[in-house]
Amino acid sequence: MSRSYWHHREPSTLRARRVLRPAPRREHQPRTPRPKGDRVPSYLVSTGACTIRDLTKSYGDVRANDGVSLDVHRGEIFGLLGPNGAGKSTLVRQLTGLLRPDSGAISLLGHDLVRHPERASRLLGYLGQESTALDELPVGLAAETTARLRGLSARAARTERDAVLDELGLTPLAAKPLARLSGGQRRLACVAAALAGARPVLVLDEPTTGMDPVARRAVWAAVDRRRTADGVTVILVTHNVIEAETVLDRVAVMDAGRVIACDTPGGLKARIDDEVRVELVWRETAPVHLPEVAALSARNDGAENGRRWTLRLPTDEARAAVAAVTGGPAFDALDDFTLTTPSLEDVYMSLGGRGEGLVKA
Ligand SMILES: Nc1ncnc2c1ncn2[C@@H]1O[C@H](COP(=O)(O)OP(=O)(O)OP(=O)(O)O)[C@@H](O)[C@H]1O
Repeated sequence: MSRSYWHHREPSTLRARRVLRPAPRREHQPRTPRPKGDRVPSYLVSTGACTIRDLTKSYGDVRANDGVSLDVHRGEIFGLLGPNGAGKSTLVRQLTGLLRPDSGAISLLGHDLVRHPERASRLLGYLGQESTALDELPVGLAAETTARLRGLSARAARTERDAVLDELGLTPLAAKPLARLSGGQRRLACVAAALAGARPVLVLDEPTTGMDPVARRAVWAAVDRRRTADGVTVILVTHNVIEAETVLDRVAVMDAGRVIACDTPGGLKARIDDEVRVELVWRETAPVHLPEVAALSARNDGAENGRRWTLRLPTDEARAAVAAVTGGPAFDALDDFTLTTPSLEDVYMSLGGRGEGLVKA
């Protein structure tokens, strides 16, 4: 038998002292439970929060995850960005122990989650895409119950409930069942429940879907506070490139079940920093009978007969394109144009992504 931390017997004097004077409770600190029993394979031993190697999951012919490998560092906000169907939720469902991989390895804070998926619930707080389980509960009780389930005393859970509701601006809705809230309010209440009770890792699958800007800002501030104050690691699924650029420390770009790039948002954008995005909005259809417009048509990411054209061009070509459409007869057909520096969506496109489903709002 291995001499693990948990199997080590305490000297009897130490045990007696603890009975007389219990150790102070540290319920608000995210704790890192130690691995029990089996050791993780040596290739998964890492000082990071989460190590994923060659993860594969298929549904029939669909390879939802196709050899995914990632390293998430402790205390970072790590994002999974990709369009609908890229495999992001499949990946986090395996990470949360809800779905068994076909092959591959996952280590979370030193625990082998493929062999012991049941340990995930002790290590992380998870907000899935659908949270109907809480629908009948009032907002306050949903947060309090989650905190209790995560081991807080009744009193500490009530304190935690009040704090998280206040933090997210939900106090006036505390007594309302989730089923009677608007979509954005319900999502916010689910975030409150996911944050209640400390966990060293948070896995949030599109947490801000349907929320207004005020609620979104409250969520990001609450997440960032936990990272900064408690060193919580956050794994965040999004297909919103603007949120990804403003919130994430590092991001894995996913497409068709694979990770096609992983870096900081700035590092990813630097790969294409000689490019500029040109958006042309035509009054009706584009005047492709004009040679200067026809020449640009081949570089358009959108439909030729659509009103909105998007072109990703080297800086000098972008300048020439704008001069061509604003300096000649094409100008009469032009409603608007913009020149912008590249976004993560441009990175995604330049990496060969299919460009469907990324959100820019
Ligand atoms: N339970 C399932 N049964 C069959 N196919 C599934 C199932 N879950 C996911 N898939 C398929 O696996 C692929 C990846 O789906 P997944 O939900 O992981 O993508 P996603 O990146 O999270 O998309 P979204 O942004 O829409 O949530 C898709 O082609 C999807 O249709």
